[in-house]
Order: sequence, then structure tokens, then C-alpha cells
Amino acid sequence: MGCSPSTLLSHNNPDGDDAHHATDTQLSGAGTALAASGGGGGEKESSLFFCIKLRRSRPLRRCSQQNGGGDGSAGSGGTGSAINGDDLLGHGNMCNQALLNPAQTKNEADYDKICSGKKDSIVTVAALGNFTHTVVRRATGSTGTSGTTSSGGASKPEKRKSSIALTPEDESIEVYLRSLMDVKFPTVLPPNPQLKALLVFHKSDNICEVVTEACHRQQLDVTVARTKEGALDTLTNTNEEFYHLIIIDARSTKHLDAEYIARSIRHTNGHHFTTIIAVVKKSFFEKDDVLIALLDAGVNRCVPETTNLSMCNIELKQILHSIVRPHNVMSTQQALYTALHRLKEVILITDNHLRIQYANRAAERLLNMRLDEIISKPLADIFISDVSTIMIHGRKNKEFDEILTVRRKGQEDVAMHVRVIPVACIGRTPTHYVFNLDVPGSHGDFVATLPQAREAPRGSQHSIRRGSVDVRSVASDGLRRTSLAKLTSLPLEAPITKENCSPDEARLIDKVMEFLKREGLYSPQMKEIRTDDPIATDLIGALLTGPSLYSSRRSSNDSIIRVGGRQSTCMPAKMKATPHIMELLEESLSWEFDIFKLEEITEKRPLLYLGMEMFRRFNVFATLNIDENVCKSWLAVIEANYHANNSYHNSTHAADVMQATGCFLTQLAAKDMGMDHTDEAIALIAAAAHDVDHPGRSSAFLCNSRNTLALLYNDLCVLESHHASITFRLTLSDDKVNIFKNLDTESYKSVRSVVIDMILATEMTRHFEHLAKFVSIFGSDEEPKDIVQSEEESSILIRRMMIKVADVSNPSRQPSYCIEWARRIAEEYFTQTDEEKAKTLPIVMPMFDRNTCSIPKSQIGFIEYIIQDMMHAWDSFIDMPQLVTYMQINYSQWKKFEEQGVHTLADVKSKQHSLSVKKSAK
Ligand SMILES: Nc1ncnc2c1ncn2[C@@H]1O[C@@H]2COP(=O)(O)O[C@H]2[C@H]1O
Repeated sequence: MGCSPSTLLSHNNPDGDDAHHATDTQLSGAGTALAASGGGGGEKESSLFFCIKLRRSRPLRRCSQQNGGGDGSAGSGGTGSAINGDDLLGHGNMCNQALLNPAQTKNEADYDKICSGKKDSIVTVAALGNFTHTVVRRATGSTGTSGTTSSGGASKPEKRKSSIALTPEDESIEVYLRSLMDVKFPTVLPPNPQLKALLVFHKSDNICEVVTEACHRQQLDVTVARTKEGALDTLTNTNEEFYHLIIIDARSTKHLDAEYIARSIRHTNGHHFTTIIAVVKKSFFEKDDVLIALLDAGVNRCVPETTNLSMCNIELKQILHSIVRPHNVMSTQQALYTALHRLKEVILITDNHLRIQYANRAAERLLNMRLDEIISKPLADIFISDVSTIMIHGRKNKEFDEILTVRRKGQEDVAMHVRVIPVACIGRTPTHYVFNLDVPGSHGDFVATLPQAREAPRGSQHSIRRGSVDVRSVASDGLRRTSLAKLTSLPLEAPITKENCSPDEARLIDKVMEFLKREGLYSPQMKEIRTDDPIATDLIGALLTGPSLYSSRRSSNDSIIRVGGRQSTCMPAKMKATPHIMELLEESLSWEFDIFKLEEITEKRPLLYLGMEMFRRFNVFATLNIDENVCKSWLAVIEANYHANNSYHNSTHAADVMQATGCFLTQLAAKDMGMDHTDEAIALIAAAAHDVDHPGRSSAFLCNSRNTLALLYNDLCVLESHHASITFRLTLSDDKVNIFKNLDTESYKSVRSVVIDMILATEMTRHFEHLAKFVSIFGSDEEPKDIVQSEEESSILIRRMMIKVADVSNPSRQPSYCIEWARRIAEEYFTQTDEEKAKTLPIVMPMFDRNTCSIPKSQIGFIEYIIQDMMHAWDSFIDMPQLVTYMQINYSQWKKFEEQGVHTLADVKSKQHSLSVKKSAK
């Protein structure tokens, strides 16, 4: 046995005695992984780590990662065993492994001494990063070689007795133990600098003094803050400041708000794994809710105040041992997973039944599938070759190394060099297999050179400047692509100009303008509508202008609108997914999906069926940690609260928006811009619920008719506020439909705020503001570094734009669907006008009279003023040229209809009929 790579997936018991843990291989294995990544510089490279295998009864051998192990049995060849700590001990040798920084090793570890071959020598060597200590002790008590602290290791070890047989006079004993503690966790290289503690106490009373003294006894580097601002400043202001442990005085809320401080720390970058302790009054433990509040805020543990130094010391020791150290390890592992995820090489990890459990980004790219399509897949599905020999090798703890053919979704198969390492998290039989795939002969770059046809630019912010399809070649209907220059120059001018100022000042003004645009301080005006186009004026005016326009008109107290108070209790969600429905839903992520067919074959319950399909495809059940039946009931309740008698704003529209959202999420993921699972779930939920309980009348109508909703929301964003509000009222009304019930308080809050934000973004009066912000960020010619925009701010803009586009994507659907949507919305508008007339209410859109209105004209205006720029911007960002293509085709079609004198609903219906007859004749 030599130095063996170990598993990332193993679960070591963090407790237990020190001597035992010194034999753990996890650290050494991971260390070799790092050594490998160090690039094989041999002993000259001080960043490399060597494994030293120490045996009780045989001379010590030293091996580097490069030569594959002391006795050569566990190299990269085919005879290696499953990587397992116990295995190293399993041959009757008392074998320890540890890491040595080679530079230190040469000077400090006396190999000859270690290799003296004395039978009773238990030797442990630990060297950890810049806190390098090599301590070599013999259990007999005679002095071994002790190490020194390298640069950066400022620890002053305290003398103490060891629980194992070490000489009491040894000066490095504390350091030794500390290093030893670190090697016992399944980690690579836990950050092991001087442990730092921040004490947040508003004054230095005796409790604070005892805590401070205890920290000093544990050799913590202590900083004290007296106010919450001071504490938070320390975390954010100082360069790369971090603390392993933060102790907050939570005895009284008068001086310090511990809950607030803890929450803020958790939200500070880089402090997810900081251990937060709250010092509380003894009586505190009687108040369960206070305890929960602190824990919810991110506190790891509450400890009672004490003036007893030794009690405090013991408590602190336990905290360091059982919370701080595992946190340290977890943060290291997290970093490793991140690195693994970004590796150029393809890594897959399966369980012992060869079901895929983990795939890194390169694997997603190779397989041309997204992570959630890969996870849980049987390995046999991604290889054309027979994979049974992998198991056969694995059961014998042998590595596998062969050429296999990999299936790539929608792409040509490819022969890959596949190396498989069996690993055991527990026991000796492999529990997992780690796969490393590469093209034979290539040097890790193959995946990066895969056909880039569907490749998107990488990075967190994606500009829409990159070339998109030349839409002029797609349609020759006179509709011209609006240039991005035009988009970015939406009428956002402020009353200052750049004329007569220096270039520097002009640049500054540009920056300020850019900022102002993004902050929405300047609401862009809509494009000037041609006065000879009264239908467009009516429609666009109604969509983009607030209710004030109508308030001066006549009003009535009377309205037939009854909103809310519909189906709010849980209803049994009966679903009968017939083969027909199932077959149709197979296409549910296609832009050509037939939502009207689904409406028909589900007997007007498309949202339930499509919703379940989307939730399943995007793993929403797992993301929300919720039972499928709860999701089913939720969808059923939401669907029941859409008004089936609305011709447009019914559950088919909701399903359509959800379907479009699913397409966009898929495309974002395919372009390497994918959202995380929670954001995907939120987007789908918001889409499903975004128009729930829509009365089939506009907000202006509700204001004019003094509807209670308009009164409730002060005429502002009446409908959207109502959709968001009722979504949550319905969801929380019954545990059986509460899809959020398993979220913790923080997650629920953030999910809620994003759902609300997305629903409110569908409000059309802010259409150009949202569009302008989106374009100013993603269509900017500046590099993202010049744009002050956090990742979160960017994703807010993307989410808003996504739901907006989905909401009004009907002119970008294939022609027959586009016409049907136009017919439905026109019917709804006409019904509103009918009612306004009947009740002598102000008429919001007088041109939308069923006897006179030209539907093609309304669609031409809608596309020209609302849809066109938005689709170009979105297509340029997400790369879905079909959005623009269909829009162009539909626009031409409406123009033709207009020329042919097609105006009314009856005309459009007859056109629809003749089109469908033509289609079926083909
Ligand atoms: N094809 C269309 N023609 C005219 N107006 C539309 C069309 N599609 C959507 N809309 C309007 O755009 C609005 C977007 O928000 P709502 O769904 O609340 O209401 C929608 C309709 O009023």
C-alpha cells in the first residue's frame, strides 16, 4: 500500500480518540489530490505534499504522488483497491498517513530517526498549509523530532498533558494535537491558520472578561467589538477579514440585537461557515421561542453566561471541537466541490448500483444534458458499451480503465477513455464509483473543444450584444429589427446634456445616466404612437398608462366583477393522465407545444397537468422538499381560481405562461446561464399563479367601477397586487396545498419576495422601465466590471424579463396559436367594452368594439409597440431565434389579413378555419 487517493464522499465519525484519527486516510488522500493538481514539481515544489506512510513494524517509506505509492500497489493502475481508511489498517500494520510539506519535511522530519524501525513507534506527522508543523513523537516517551511553525503560523502552543502517551515536557504538544485534530476529518486541506474569534459585547463586564480569557487559553486570536455596527464593519470593511468563531452577548436586547447581528453575519459573504455563539442569561433556556429565534437567525449554539473560567473554558473547547472544526472541514469540502464542478475534465460519480449521483459541468457538456437529467440515470443509459465489467472490477476493488462509447443527447456518440475508481465511504465494499472521462490521446481539453453550436458565452452577466440571427433574412414584411442602439436610447434623457463639457465630465455624465436608468428614477416614456392609428393608441395607452387617465371619466358603483372568495379550500386533485395526455406532455418543453390541445383533452384543466409535468421535470418536489400530492392540490386550487369563463385570462393562459417559462429555463440551462433549482421552482410557481383570480377586466376598469380591489390597492397595480396576494392566501389556507410549508423562515421569506416581484413585473405600466433596465445591463457595450450590478440584481432583471416575455409571448408562437390567442384577448376586451357600455362606465378602450374593431390592426400595433423590441432583446440574450421568426411571420400574416379586409372576430374565425383546413389537407 502506498499513498492512496481517498474519497470525497466518505463519512468519518468526527469524534473519537486522537490516536485513532491519526490513522485516518481521508486527509492524506485528499492531500494527494492537491499534490496532483500542483503539477508534479517534485520535492522542489514546496506547495506539493507528500504522503508519509508510517508503520509500526517496518521502516518508513516515503512516496510522492508522482511515483504512485511506496509499494506501488495503489497507483493509478488497475490493481488499486477501493479507497478506504480502514483498508490501510487492514493488513496488520499500524499504518498512519499524514501530509508533509516537503520543504519542511527535509529540515524537520528526521527520516532516519523515524525509520529506525522500532516496533513500538507510533509516529504521526502533520503538515498543514502555511501552518506547517511536523511533530514526530514516539509512544515510548523518548523525544522525537518536533517541528516548528512556518510563516503564517502564529500559534503559541500551550503546555498540556496528552491523552495519549506523549511526553509532558514537549513544547509542541498542543500544536501537535491541534494538527492531529485537523487530520481526522474527511477533508483535503482544512484552512488552518490561527483561529480567530470576534467577541461582540457592548461592555467589558466580568462575563466578557471570562469569555475573553477562555479564548486566549484556547489560543484564539481575539478581536472585540462593542456595537453591532462595529461588529459588522469588522466583517465587511477590513480586507479579507474573517472569523472562525463569533461570540455575541445576547443577554439583553437593550444594547445589542444578537438576532440581527447573527442574521447579518450569515448574509455576509464568506461567513456561511462561521460558528456563531450567543451568550444568554441562565433564565433564557426557559423561553423556547427566544432560543428558536436565535437559532433561526443563524446562531449555532446558545450558552449560558458564567463567571466560572474553567466552565467557560470547557464549553469553548467543546465548541471548537464539535462545531468550529467541522465547519472548517465543510467549508473546505464546499470549495473542493466547487473546484470539481469547474474542472475541465469530466467527472461522474455513481452509487454502487451505477446510478449517477454527481456530474460536474464538463460532464453536462459532454452528455449535452442538464444536471437534473443526468442525476439518477443508470450509467448504462449514457454508455453504448457494456458497463457490467465496471461492477465486476469494482467488487474486486479494482480500478477500471478502458475505452467506452458515450451517448450524447442529440449529438454524435463519442469514444472516451474511461477510468473508474471504486471508493468506499463505509466498510470495504465500494459504495461509489468515481468516473473520469477523457478522449483517448487528448489532454483534458476535449470537452472544451466540443461543437459549440449551442454554446453560450460564459460568465454571470450575458450581454445581448452578441450576434443574433439576421431577422431581416427571415421575414421580408417591412418589420425591421430595432437596433440595440435604439433600445438603449429609449427616451431616458435627463435635463442635462453632455455638450460643452470635457471628455471626463462627459464620461461621468454617461455613468450617472447609466445608473439613473437602471435605478428607474427616470421612467421611460412609450414610443410615440402614430395618431393615425387609433386602435394602437387605445390598446397601448390602456396597457401602459396608470389608472389616472380614466379616473376623470364617469364612474359607477356597480360592477359585476366578483373577485376573491372563490375556491380557497383544498380540493382533491383528481388526475387521469391518459396516454393521449402523456404523449402530448412529452413535448411540454417544445416552443411548438400545443396548449390548446392540452386544454381540450384535459377538459380545461391544462394547468394541473402541465404544472405537474413541469414540476417533475424541474425537480420542484425535491427543491421545496414537498410531497407531490401537495403540489398537485396546489395546482388544482390555483387552477380553480382562474375564471374558466374568461376567454383569455383563464388557466390555459397560465399554463401557456408556465410552459414558456419552462422553455426559457431549459434554454438558459443549455446556455450555461441556468438558474439554481430554487429560482427555477419560483419562476414556475410565479408563472402558474401570475394571473390567478383575474376577473377578465383590466385594472382601469376596476378603478373606474370602484371595485373593492381598486380601493384595497389604492388604484395601484390593482390586478397584479391581487394575483400575488391571493396566491399566498390560497397557498397558506390549507396545509394540504401549502407547497412552502417545509421551507424554513428565511427561505420562505426569500421565495415569497421573489414570487411577488415576478408577479408584479407582469404589470404593463412598467413595461418599458423593465425593458430599459434589462437592455441597459445586458445590452451594454461596457464590460460588466464597469457596471455596478450584483449577481442578485442581475438575476432579478432576468427573472422579471423572463416572466414578462412568457406573459406576452403569444405573438411569438406559431401562427395558428397566435391567431387563437389574439381572438381570445380581443373577445375579452370586447366583453369589457360591452359591459362598460351597458353600465355607462368610462370606456377604457373605445376602439375595442366588437362591431368595428380591426383585430389585425390591434395585433400589428401590439407587436410594433410592445412585443418587437422585447423579443429582440430577449432572443439576443437567451438565443431563441424562433421567438423573432414567429413574430415576424405573424406580423406579416396580420398585415395580409388587414389588406384582405379581415377585421372582426367572425372574420378571424373563418380565416382560422380555412387555415386549419389547408393544413390538414397538406
Ligand atoms: N395578442 C395580444 N393582443 C393585445 N393585447 C395583448 C395580447 N397579448 C397580451 N395582451 C395584453 O398584454 C397584457 C399583459 O398583461 P395581462 O396578462 O394582465 O394582460 C395582457 C393583455 O392585456
